[in-house]
Amino acid sequence: MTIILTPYWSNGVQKLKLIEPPHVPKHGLVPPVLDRDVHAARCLAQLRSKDKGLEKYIYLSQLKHEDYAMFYRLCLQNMAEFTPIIYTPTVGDACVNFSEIYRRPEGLYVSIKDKGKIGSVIRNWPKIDEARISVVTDGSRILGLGDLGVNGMGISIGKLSLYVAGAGIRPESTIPICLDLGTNTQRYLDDPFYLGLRQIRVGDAEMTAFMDEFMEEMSKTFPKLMIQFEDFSTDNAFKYLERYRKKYPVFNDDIQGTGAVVLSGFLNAAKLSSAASGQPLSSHRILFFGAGSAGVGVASQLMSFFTLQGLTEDEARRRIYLVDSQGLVYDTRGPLAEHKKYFSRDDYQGPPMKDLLDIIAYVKPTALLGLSTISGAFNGDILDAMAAINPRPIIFPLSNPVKLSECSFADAVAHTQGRVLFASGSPFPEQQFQGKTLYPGQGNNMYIFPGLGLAAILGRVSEITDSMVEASSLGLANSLTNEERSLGLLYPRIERIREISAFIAKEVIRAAQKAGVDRSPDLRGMSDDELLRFINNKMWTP
Ligand SMILES: O=C([O-])CC(=O)C(=O)O
Ligand SMILES: [Mg+2]
Repeated sequence: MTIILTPYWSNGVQKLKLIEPPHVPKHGLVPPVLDRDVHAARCLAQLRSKDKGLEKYIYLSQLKHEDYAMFYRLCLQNMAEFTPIIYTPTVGDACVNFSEIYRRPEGLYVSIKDKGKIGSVIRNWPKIDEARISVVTDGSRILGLGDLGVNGMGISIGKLSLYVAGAGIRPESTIPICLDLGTNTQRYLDDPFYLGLRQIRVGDAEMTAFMDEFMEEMSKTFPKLMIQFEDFSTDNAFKYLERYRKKYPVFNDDIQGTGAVVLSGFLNAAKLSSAASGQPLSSHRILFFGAGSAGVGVASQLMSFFTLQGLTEDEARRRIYLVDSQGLVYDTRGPLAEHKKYFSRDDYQGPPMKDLLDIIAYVKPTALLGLSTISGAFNGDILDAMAAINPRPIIFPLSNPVKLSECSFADAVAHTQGRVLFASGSPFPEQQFQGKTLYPGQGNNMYIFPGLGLAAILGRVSEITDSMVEASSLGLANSLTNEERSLGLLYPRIERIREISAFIAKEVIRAAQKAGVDRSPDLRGMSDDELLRFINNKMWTP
């Protein structure tokens, strides 16, 4: 049963009534002929009649609220059509416009004004015992769209819809959370519709004291809960992951989820690229354009691509080059942000190398990965340069949403004569090239987090280790069917998300058992087949 909270107003303040819908509608209160399958077709037709992404998003939010089983049933049957609406890219529009399109409360808001009594606020959540997974954002860096304040609630809601659809987590086990610590976006501070506090973001010390209280109260109130941190600004994403990851079951989707999904696609791309060039897998050189939380998170995860080929940690680190807004990142350039230091080059002395074409000529990368949120940064010249030095260049423009992608799939195909090995963060349409259909990969963390979260819940893990994240990545890379491989796909078809999530969850539970962080001893004695069956049986189906 879903939780229906119906708003009403009392003395100018919005209050909520908890309503459990009746199981059997009384005679006469529904139309004489209302067939469920026909109604599914009707809902789909209503959705398709809308021509704007945001209108479709609003329709589906309404449907989820009124008939969540229908919403998830349609979602699972039409994954490729639904995910760009309820998730990247349209969820980005929904967040930017959240205060305008707001209709009814969903999720939990905890604000800096609640400091000192956060426990009493989160205990207002109506289904405390059922809670298993929460996505928490502070709205400070939503996708590549910047500081959206409490409008960031839309991303927590969207990610959790994919947990339900993609991994069969029960809807009532999910808690979308947005922390309101202010916003530095003046447009929102001036907007009469904005739903958050009218104040700029609090300072570091105040935020950390707030976060410590929040995490402590969350773990006391919800002892079985796993937390996914989402879209915190770069420094805070690293800071709070490190601060809490040994203490509570938490992971950061932008650092670890993105890292894992890109490693997975890279494993499959590198094999195809090496087959064409005749060069060993260990000789790939990866150039990162963008060195924020996602960029460095992905770079760290890609280290294991090289260590899996037998390189030492230091050798692996040297296969990776970072480019930030100042150009190539190297030791003698000047002071560097902490998270960039590990990959900073000691074999380049300067002068500063700013131009991406110059950097490509110097590094001769086999792979170019974009996490810059600079739309069009991989222009025709850049793509030509990559095509000139690689039989099958690996080009991953990973910035979200679509409008911030470093290049389109169509451009990448055209400038590499169809030789590109491509994955983007947001969806692009397939392309026809010389009578062949070429398919873009979508290297989005939506392939990883549902299975990883499901494993954390079923394994009742005390923490989420690096080895569990790596297992999710290898699990995804190994989940392609022969048919998918023969089409040159780097990722499996999204329609198989449940099967993929179950497979990933099995691999992650095994990694948790190896690391000794699982607290479900029953699962230890199961064979792989039994474990997979157990996972499938636990999934909720609409
Ligand atoms: O939400 C997405 O599509 C991927 C993601 O985590 C981000 O871009 O921050
Ligand atoms: Mg994110």
